[in-house]
Amino acid sequence: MSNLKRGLSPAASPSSKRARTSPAFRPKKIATVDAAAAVDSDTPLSKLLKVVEDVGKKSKATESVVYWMRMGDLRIKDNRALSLASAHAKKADVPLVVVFILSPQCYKAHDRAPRRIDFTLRNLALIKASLQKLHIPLRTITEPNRRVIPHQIISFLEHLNASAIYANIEYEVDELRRDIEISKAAREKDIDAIFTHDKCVVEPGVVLTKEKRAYSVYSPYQKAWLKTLNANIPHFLENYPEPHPNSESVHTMAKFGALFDSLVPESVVGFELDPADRAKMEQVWPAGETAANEILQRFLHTKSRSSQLAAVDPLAEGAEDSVKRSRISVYDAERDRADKDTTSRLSPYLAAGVISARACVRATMPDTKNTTKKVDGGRWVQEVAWRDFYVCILAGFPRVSMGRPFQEKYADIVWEGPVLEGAYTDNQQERLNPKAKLPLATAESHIEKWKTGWCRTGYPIVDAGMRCLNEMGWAYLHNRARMICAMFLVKHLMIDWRIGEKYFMEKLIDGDLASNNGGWQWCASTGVDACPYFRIFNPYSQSLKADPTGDFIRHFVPELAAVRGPDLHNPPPSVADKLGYPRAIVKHEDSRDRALRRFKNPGEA
Ligand SMILES: Cc1cc2nc3c(=O)[nH]c(=O)nc-3n(C[C@H](O)[C@H](O)[C@H](O)COP(=O)(O)OP(=O)(O)OC[C@H]3O[C@@H](n4cnc5c(N)ncnc54)[C@H](O)[C@@H]3O)c2cc1C
Repeated sequence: MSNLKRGLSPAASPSSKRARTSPAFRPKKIATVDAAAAVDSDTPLSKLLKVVEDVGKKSKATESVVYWMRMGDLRIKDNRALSLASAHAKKADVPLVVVFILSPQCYKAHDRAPRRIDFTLRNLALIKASLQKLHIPLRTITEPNRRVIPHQIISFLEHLNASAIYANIEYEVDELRRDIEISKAAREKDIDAIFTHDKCVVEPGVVLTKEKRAYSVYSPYQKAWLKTLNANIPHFLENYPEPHPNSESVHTMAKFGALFDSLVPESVVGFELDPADRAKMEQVWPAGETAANEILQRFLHTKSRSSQLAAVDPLAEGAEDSVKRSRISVYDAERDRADKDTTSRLSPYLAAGVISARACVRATMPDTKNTTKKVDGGRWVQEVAWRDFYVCILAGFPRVSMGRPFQEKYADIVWEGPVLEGAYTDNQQERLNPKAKLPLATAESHIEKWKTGWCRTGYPIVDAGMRCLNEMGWAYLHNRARMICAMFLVKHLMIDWRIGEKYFMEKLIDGDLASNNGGWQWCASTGVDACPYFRIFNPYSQSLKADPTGDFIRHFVPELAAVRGPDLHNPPPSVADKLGYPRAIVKHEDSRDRALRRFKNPGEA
């Protein structure tokens, strides 16, 4: 990246050269049972929290305080770590500096969608401009080798003679381990590394069972979550103040002035969008906190519209105000409809932290200052609680992010299709599907063809959903359609849920490991509080409920644009043949029998 060489550059990392020339980076995805159990028994989050227990007690002379912005907290308002860093800098009367590390390897390891990376960069550019007005520099660093990020950060802090670095916690295993390493290295240099919870309304580790474990069933979790929240609203829904401006003189200070020259790149190598797609994404998912807040306000105060079906401007004119028929007021009854904007469509903004989950809950309350008022726990707030729930699962049972099913008894289910060599440990690969083990290149091209097939299954609701994600669509999918597609892939086609999970992450603009893994494991019946394995929906009947007008299917499956009535959801072979639409690739009843057999007898085909 051109900006690597601009302005202040931390000392070159020892192995970054090696990383650039190393062979393709292929992180392994499935841990062994023992490795996963070991991580669950002493979680990286609890280790990090122990390491940082005694920070903030030093009084080192300082020239600056640093806030490390991450992919999940792209905002200035109500940002806990940023707010705390700013207060620290003000008290010490030193400049606040913001740093953002772009890591293509992390993006690859997490299967990030190019559209998600583009969304990140668009938001960062706006943040940089806003911080500039406060005389706060935002320095972006592109680091090709993720292993050296701790070294990069420490040398950056040393260069700025910073006494403290603040960041909001990322709950993924690799990121927690990285932060543990940074905490230890920072301590050796007498620098405080302060990691704060910010992603959830109620952070992991607070809502626990009687046995002091994370809940693995949603209903009791949600009740306890609401009770905990309502018992201390000022704490859980605190609106963290925006950062104080730096003194204007920071621009002329040798160490800091050059930081303002650091540019937010237009793209990250390997995650570029073509210009037309970028323009479309700019329109459909406008960047910035103002846009996020307006989208929230639309959801709270205006009616849903069938014109808002797909890749359109969420803030397009014509929204009609209504108290009784606003989207949130009728959310309980209408949220499963994929044929209009019945839900908030805030997930990309929540996943990227462009808006805080706290702000979303606060907005549902008439007056947060009046502590006698409670969060009502209506259906929409319960969905925000689902998001917290899955973060707690990831933090409390990190095995789920190591390619393991939450319910180990289903680890040996035989899935169909090719197995991507290098994505699994050897014994797991054998167990998944010994006959289908293919050389990497063949498997990858096979999987590519296979994925194309997922848009032509002959089940219109599935094809519409899968097309909604890809180039034709808008990198987003309505929750009910996500469930129908994921269930179809895992139960009807017996696709390994990990392959589906990866595919969604590679496409979604709201891709989030905790929610995506939770959603896939729920559909695959392998997860926490999952759908029972014998609940195998008929996609046709699901289609009638999710898309009663048929507009969703007609939009994404143009082959069927002229079809009306029930044929749209279940085209008879003669209709399909005439319109060039594929016949159903599997029979519901046959697939159902196969899935039941395999779930009853894990390990048998
Ligand atoms: C297979 C599968 C994969 C999924 N992958 C993701 C993902 O990568 N990222 C993601 O943010 N969500 C994911 N979800 C959850 C859900 O589909 C989306 O959050 C939702 O569709 C977003 O639309 P919205 O913002 O209009 O939601 P709304 O209905 O307006 O809900 C408000 C917010 O609550 C949260 N939420 C709602 N439903 C869920 C849920 N079931 N689980 C967790 N949080 C929820 C989201 O943050 C959402 O923005 C997945 C669900 C499934 C079934």
